[in-house]
Amino acid sequence: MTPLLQVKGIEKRYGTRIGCTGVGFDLYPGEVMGIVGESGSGKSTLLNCLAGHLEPDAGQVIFDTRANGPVDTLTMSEPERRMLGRTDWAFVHQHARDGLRMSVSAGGNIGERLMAVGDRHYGDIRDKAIDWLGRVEIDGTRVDDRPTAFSGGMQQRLQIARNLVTGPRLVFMDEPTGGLDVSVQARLLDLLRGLVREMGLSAIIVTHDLAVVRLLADRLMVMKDGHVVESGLTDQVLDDPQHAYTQLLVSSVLQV
Ligand SMILES: Nc1ncnc2c1ncn2[C@@H]1O[C@H](COP(=O)(O)OP(=O)(O)OP(=O)(O)O)[C@@H](O)[C@H]1O
Repeated sequence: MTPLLQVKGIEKRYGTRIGCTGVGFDLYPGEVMGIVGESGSGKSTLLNCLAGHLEPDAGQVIFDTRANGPVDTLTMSEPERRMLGRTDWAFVHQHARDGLRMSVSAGGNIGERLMAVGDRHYGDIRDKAIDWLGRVEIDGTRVDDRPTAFSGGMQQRLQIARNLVTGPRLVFMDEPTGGLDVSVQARLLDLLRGLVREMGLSAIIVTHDLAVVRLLADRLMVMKDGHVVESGLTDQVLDDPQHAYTQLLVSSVLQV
């Protein structure tokens, strides 16, 4: 099977400081990869390099495109990459407001993604938006409300609906449950797990919360000082960590 994503030798420096270096892995269709590590370990830098938000200094991010098979996304033209970002890729930000248009209704937020991929029929778009609100447990009667009228958890669920409505094949998530109350986090995690399974999504999830990867990720990479220090199947890494840093992380000695 061709990997959906092949990441090779990614390196990003900020001046002399290492953001991340020497990162490589394959992600297969339907697989969820978790990236964990303490603050400053390079998780966000790596995710942003993979998603095309940051230009790495070295490496390749090869995506198995529908039209042309595996293509290095870093050498794609800007319009090609933008199209990928609207169709097969999605990005769920930690703060919903970074991924939503706060002045546009909930339905508009979802509909906008549909229109970007060519949907034109107002009735269909509205129906799909209401359907997706339901799938993320937001009452359809709220379709005309703006996200500003939603709670933090609802905003995050709306952001997820907006991202998934176009049926992406790869979803990048940056601390998707960060900054929410613990009870809200648990519900969101459950919802995410259901959607990932149901849609057979491939995802790369950055988090400092081991409970999130335990529940969502098939595989795990542990980062420290910009390097991947350990990787493997999630249960294996968490139940039998080999690297001293992972052992600390798992025993919660580290404040992550
Ligand atoms: N814009 C920037 N300019 C300079 N250095 C940066 C910048 N962004 C990140 N860094 C540095 O790169 C390293 C990795 O940071 P990064 O934000 O990727 O870590 P992280 O694991 O995502 O942390 P957090 O969990 O706190 O978001 C750190 O040493 C950080 O100080």
